[in-house]
Amino acid sequence: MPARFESKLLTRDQCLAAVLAGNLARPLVFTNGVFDILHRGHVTYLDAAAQLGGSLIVALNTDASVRRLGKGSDRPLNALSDRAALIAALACVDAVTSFDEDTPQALIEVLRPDVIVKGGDYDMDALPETASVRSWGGRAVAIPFEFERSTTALLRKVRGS
Ligand SMILES: Nc1ncnc2c1ncn2[C@@H]1O[C@H](COP(=O)(O)OP(=O)(O)OP(=O)(O)O)[C@@H](O)[C@H]1O
Ligand SMILES: O=P(O)(O)O[C@@H]1O[C@H]([C@H](O)CO)[C@@H](O)[C@H](O)[C@@H]1O
Repeated sequence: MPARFESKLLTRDQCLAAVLAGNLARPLVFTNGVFDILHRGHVTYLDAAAQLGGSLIVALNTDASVRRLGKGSDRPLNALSDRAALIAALACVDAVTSFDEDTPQALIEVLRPDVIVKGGDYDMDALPETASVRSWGGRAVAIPFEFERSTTALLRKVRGS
């Protein structure tokens, strides 16, 4: 029997269909990122994001897209399918999809969420996707860090560097 969270893993087209069919409760919250090694900062932030609306979509960078972000030649450590499974297993997440571009802007313009969210390390006013969401009356929210954690710091610890 497949894990129950597998049903949250959606292609871009399936995600759009779910939105258009009203299968994801409004207000629709959207966030994106790499989520290479999941940590407490991530899960706390995702739960807070979910509380901003009726359902939460998380869009993950494909592996090729991560490689272009310059986080390191060995990143991502976890392939998209593994990163997606971990995110989908979280109770606060309703749908997981992916994008292959450098930014989520095109996907956001297709899905037209009510709220876009990033962690407090981002200045939302500086992001191109913020202008998009505001153009249809949505809002962009940065959630302040409650726990100072990062995948990069974890990797440094593991590698003793
Ligand atoms: N400690 C944290 N608390 C809250 N949100 C966080 C934290 N770390 C990252 N985020 C948010 O989680 C999302 C995914 O971030 P990301 O995958 O870059 O995590 P990271 O741990 O900073 O990774 P890396 O060290 O590889 O850059 C982003 O929206 C980011 O703002
Ligand atoms: O996990 P990260 O590094 O926070 O994810 C990136 O976020 C960028 C952000 O949305 C600013 O536009 C995005 O452009 C990038 O593709 C990663 O998802």
